[in-house]
Amino acid sequence: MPEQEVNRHIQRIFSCVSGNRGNEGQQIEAPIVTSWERSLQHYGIDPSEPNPVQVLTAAELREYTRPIERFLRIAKAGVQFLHRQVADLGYSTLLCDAHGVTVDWRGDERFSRQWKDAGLYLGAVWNEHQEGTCGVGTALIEQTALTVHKGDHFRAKNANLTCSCAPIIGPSGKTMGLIDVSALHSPDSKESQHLALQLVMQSARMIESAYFLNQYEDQWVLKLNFERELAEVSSECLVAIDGEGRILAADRIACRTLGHEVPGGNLVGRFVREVFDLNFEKLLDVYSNSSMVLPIRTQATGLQLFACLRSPQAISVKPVGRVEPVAPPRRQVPLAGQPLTLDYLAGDDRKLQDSVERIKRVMNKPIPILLNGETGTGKEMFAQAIHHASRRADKPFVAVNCAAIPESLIESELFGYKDGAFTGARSKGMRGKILQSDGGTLFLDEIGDMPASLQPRLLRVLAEREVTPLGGETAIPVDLHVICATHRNILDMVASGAFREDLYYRLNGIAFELPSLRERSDLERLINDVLLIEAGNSVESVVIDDAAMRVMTDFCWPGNIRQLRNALRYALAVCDNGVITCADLPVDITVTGSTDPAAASLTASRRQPVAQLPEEPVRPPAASVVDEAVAGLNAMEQAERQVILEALQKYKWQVSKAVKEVGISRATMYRKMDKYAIVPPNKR
Ligand SMILES: Nc1ncnc2c1ncn2[C@@H]1O[C@H](COP(=O)(O)OP(=O)(O)OP(=O)(O)O)[C@@H](O)[C@H]1O
Repeated sequence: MPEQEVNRHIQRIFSCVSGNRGNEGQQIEAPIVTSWERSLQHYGIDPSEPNPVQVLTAAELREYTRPIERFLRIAKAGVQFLHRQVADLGYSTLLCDAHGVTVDWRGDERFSRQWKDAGLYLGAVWNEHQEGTCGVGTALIEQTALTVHKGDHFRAKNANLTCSCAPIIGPSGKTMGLIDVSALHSPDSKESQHLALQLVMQSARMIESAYFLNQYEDQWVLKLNFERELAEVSSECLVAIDGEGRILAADRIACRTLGHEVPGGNLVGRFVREVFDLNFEKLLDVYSNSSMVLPIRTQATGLQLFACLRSPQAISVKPVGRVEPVAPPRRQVPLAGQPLTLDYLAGDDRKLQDSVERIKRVMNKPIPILLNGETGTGKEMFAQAIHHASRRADKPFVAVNCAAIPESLIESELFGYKDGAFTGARSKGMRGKILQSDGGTLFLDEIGDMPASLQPRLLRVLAEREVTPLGGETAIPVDLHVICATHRNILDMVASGAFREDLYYRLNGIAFELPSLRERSDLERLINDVLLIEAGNSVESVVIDDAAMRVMTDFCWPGNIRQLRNALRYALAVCDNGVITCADLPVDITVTGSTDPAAASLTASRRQPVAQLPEEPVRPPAASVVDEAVAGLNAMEQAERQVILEALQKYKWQVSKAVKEVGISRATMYRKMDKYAIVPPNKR
């Protein structure tokens, strides 16, 4: 800059700071004037001093970058994004840390000498203490996005530059850094930089959001927008929520927009229900049933927003740059007979993993869980895994299959009966399944088969959390957590009147759909896992060859995991040398399921059915076990019949022992057997 211009520049600053702004001074923005005052009076910088900007050595720079590696990794994507947009316009793009040190830089390398001379380069330190008013330093002090254009700069040697900067604020409100675009030459008018500033602000916001999502990837994140149409693609503000529905963090815009909605202005530590017009369970519920955008309002002022919920770890900001491939750890599968864990059950199927994450968030809350899925998809396994993972793990898990118990017995099975409720009833009566599950988990399998006559009673138990056993008058309080399962479409049953709507809503606190094998994206992995379990985890000793694996991944598996497990049990038993081939698979799979040539060639030679290994018993349908002779008995009589029958079966039909168990005389026993059509096997 020629000396004359330098003098004019200095003159302008001095007269402005001394309060003598004149016409031109009126147009200088307030933050610039304040910064000039600081530069002159506070830091005592000489505006004519020509010293270049300090640039750190590589070793010094490393000291600055090491503690902020995560931020740098995430911000780098934002820097690249911004630079792509401005590179052709002659800008360089800088990422600075909270001290004004340039930790990342992009620019046209052909002009690197000029960039370096101007201090627009990696390692350059731009703070007000050293440089006086400058884009980076002033934006960091003022904590706002701004442009320092040409003569706004304090030092005359910087007065050719134009710098538009925006601070990047972390989830805790702390400044993490700043993003800047600077040019060596630009039009005189400051307005020419308006768009550059907007782009910089947008990029800063993008980095803030990416950092927030990364920081809280293990938590629920509520993404809010004022426009419904934009809610899915972008978020105005972000709120991280823990599994209890408590706000853990809110980003800068959320604090600004929602802070005044709560007393004291601090969102952190508040429950969702304190800020919005719905609670966390409702939010999860809506989220689990659809991925739609949810309209919500704030409690205090009724401000309308549109929310999307991101589940924990559903989205994580991918590290940018080279990432060393890491070999996946060998999967640990439970030993046969051991309870399967939720993480194991989630497998590698993204949808199931999301479901498991959501299950983990609600399993310790008084929210009934409904599991929906075809037969054999593992509903009971899931229910057990939820129980074992929950705070109730050391209390009983009690399963009731509503389809397998004769309708007339469900009542006493569930609710129990009081001692002396009927002649010969066991002296202590019987605690029904509901009371047996006190403090633990009650699993109602095939809930769709719950008789209509019992639905109101079950509803009452769920609502009032107390049970009155058959023949009893006093209600007994029960601490109940219910998980239900069904393969039916209960909503259809509600529509047809076969299932009570109010009971449906009581049971369906939150619903999870278990995918069929056909729908699982990790089928091959699952096949190997089930094989591992069946082979007692000795993975080295058995493998499935490619053709057999193709047959199995192509098969439609109507019986789902149960069928897969039986097929693998069979294959393990018949295979040679630890290799399962198509020839080792049960014939129903190779004949009906596959288009694979290896399997097809086999089918001709193996048309006759292959002897199957003992499989899990097929559950009898309810109708097949209901004895017509007892269909007319009332609930009490049904229960009495069951007690007598169980005692006789237990003692292999020795009446003398059974009567002691039941507590009735021999004569009464024969009378009851007659009345209840109980016939010993040797007399049938
Ligand atoms: N992920 C899994 N890995 C290995 N075995 C599994 C898995 N999930 C379920 N199983 C096994 O599959 C069989 C069927 O599981 P489960 O009884 O839980 O299914 P379900 O959906 O409740 O069936 P139904 O509707 O017929 O009652 C069981 O033997 C269970 O041990």
